[in-house]
Amino acid sequence: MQRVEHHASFGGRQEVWRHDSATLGCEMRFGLYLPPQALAGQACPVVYWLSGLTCSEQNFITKAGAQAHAARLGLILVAPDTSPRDPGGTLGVADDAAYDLGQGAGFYLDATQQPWARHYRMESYVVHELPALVESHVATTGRRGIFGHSMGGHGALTLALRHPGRYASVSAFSPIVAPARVPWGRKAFAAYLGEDESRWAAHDATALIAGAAERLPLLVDQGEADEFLAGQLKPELLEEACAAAGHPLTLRRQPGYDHSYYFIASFVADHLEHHARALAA
Ligand SMILES: N[C@@H](CCC(=O)N[C@@H](CSC=O)C(=O)NCC(=O)O)C(=O)O
Repeated sequence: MQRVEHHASFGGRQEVWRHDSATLGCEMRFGLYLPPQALAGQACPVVYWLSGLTCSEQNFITKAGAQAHAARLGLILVAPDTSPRDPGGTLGVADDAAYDLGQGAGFYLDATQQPWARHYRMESYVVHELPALVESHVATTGRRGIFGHSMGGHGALTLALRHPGRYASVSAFSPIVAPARVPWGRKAFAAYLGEDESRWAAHDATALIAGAAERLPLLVDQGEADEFLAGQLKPELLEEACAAAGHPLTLRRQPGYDHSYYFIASFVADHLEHHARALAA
């Protein structure tokens, strides 16, 4: 593990690390924000951010403006890349010319189909390998939260629902709440999990809610001027699933906001406060 960037930020430090991932079989990078409390040696909770399609570890750390709030709340932030990578083309990491499949579009699951199955194991990476790495490197309280945007919002919701006890808080911006029912998710699931749709429900938040083993309160923000709202995001499906299951959901429809990081930056303080409250408990 090697630090490749470090920048003083709000009394803490924004870092970027590279490491060889055994899970993914390639080099990976992740952003690590250490608040002032962590730099002073205090154990802090960790909140994981999962980015959306086309993103790397850079989008969140350079655009969301989260560091000021993490510094105030004493939260460590970890922002991984969105898929395995193979910039040199020597590792055999599969890819696709489209922006919504392959590198930059890992969908936070472990692929079972060829040519994806060897390297596309983002669920195992985010849930197990990355936290083990972070927690061996920085003093943490052992409590974790997870949030994300769009494809990463899908990742945050499904990983929290699929791994009860692993996360103490969860939230999402403009998540793909029902990937098995919208074009982005159907394309990715067909490629990564195969054409048998009965295997898809295990990675679809709206399908997972009914049988959830714990009822972690969900905070979801959704822009009403989001260009992907009607075609890909469909927050009403999460609302229906949560109502049917009695799962606590705060869904905030924000007039005028689009799908961009301007939207995320506008409400990231509320999300980090949601996580800080749960992670302190
Ligand atoms: N066609 C667009 C789609 C890419 C896009 O909008 N990506 C979003 C996430 S969408 C769902 O996961 C994003 O976060 N982009 C990066 C950013 O910094 O805004 C395209 O290819 O541009």
